[in-house]
Amino acid sequence: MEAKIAQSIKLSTRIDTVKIVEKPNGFLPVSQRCKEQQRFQTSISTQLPKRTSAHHKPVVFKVSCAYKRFPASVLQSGGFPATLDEALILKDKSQEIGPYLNGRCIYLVGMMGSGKTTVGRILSDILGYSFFDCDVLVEQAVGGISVAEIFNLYGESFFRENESEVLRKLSSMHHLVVSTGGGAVIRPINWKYMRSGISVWLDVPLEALARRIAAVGTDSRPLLHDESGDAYLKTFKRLSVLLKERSGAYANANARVSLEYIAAKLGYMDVNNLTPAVIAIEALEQIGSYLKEDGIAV
Ligand SMILES: Nc1ncnc2c1ncn2[C@@H]1O[C@H](COP(=O)(O)OP(=O)(O)OP(=O)(O)O)[C@@H](O)[C@H]1O
Ligand SMILES: O=C(O)C1=C[C@@H](O)[C@@H](O)[C@H](O)C1
Repeated sequence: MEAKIAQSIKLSTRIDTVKIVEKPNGFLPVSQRCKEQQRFQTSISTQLPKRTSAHHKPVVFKVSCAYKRFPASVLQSGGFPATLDEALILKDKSQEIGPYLNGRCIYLVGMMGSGKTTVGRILSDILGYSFFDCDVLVEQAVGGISVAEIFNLYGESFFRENESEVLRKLSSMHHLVVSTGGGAVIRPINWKYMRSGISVWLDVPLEALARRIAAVGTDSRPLLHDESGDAYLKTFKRLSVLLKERSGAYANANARVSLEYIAAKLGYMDVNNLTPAVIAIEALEQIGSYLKEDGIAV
C-alpha cells in the first residue's frame, strides 16, 4: 500500500517514508517527520472505493500541503508540484542572494513558452517580490484587448512601441520579477531599461518549446498561428527561425538558465522532466553567480 501511496502522491519525495494508517473516517494521520519538525500542516483526504471483491482496489489520495513559510505558488506552480526539498532549497537560495539584490528587479527573457511566467511566479513569491507580465501590461495599456488582437488591428510595430513603453515604466521600479515578451530582446532600447535590474535568459531547447506550445495551441501567439498543418511541426519550424534571429540578443542577459545544462547536471536524459521549481533554483544560482562576478555579492 505504501508503494501505491508513493506513486499517487506527487507532492513530496519525502512523504513516501511516512507511515500512513487508514482510519475509519477516511482521514489519515500524516508525516511524522513533518510534525516533528513543526514544518508542515499537511492534510490528506482519501476517497476509499467500496471493496466489491476480495482484492484491494487502488486508493486515490488527494494531498494538500501548506507550509506557512512557502507561498502557494512555490509549492504548486501551474500544475507542477514542488517537492518540499525543492521548496527548502528555494528558500535557502533566496535568503542567500536576497540581501545582495537590494530590491533590483529581475527581468526574465526567453522565447515564448520558455516558462517566464511559470518560473517568474515562483521567483517572485520566494523573493517577496511582485510579479508582472509585460504582455498583460501592454494589453491593459491598449485598452484590454489581447496581444493577438493588438497585432491584428495595429500591427507588430505598434505592439513593440507599447512594449518598450511598459519596460520604460517598469525600469524605475523595484522588487519586481518581470516576465518580458518573447521578442522584447530585439530592441536595444529595451536592454537599456532592463539594465536597471538583472536579466535572466531561460534557455529552453526548441523541441521542448514546440512541445509545450503545441500542447496549449498557438491562437494567443500571433507570430506562430499563421501556418496550417501539424501543430508541433509548424511551431517547431517557426520557432527555429525566430530563435536563429534572436539567440544573440538573448545572450545579452546577465544570467543564463540552460535547461540542457540543468538536465546534464542532474543526470536527466530529458529536459521535459525538469520542473519549474528546479528551474527556479537554477535561476537563483545563476543570479548569485552573476552578483559574485560583478563584485556585488561575496
Ligand atoms: N518546466 C516546465 N515543464 C513543462 N511545461 C512547462 C514548464 N514550464 C512551463 N511549462 C508550460 O509551458 C507553457 C508556457 O509556459 P509560460 O507561460 O510560463 O511561458 P512564457 O515564457 O511565459 O510564455 P509566453 O512568453 O508565450 O507568455 C505553459 O503551458 C506552462 O504550463
Ligand atoms: O516572441 C515574440 O515576439 C512574442 C512573444 C509573446 O510573449 C508576445 O509578446 C507576442 O506574441 C510576441
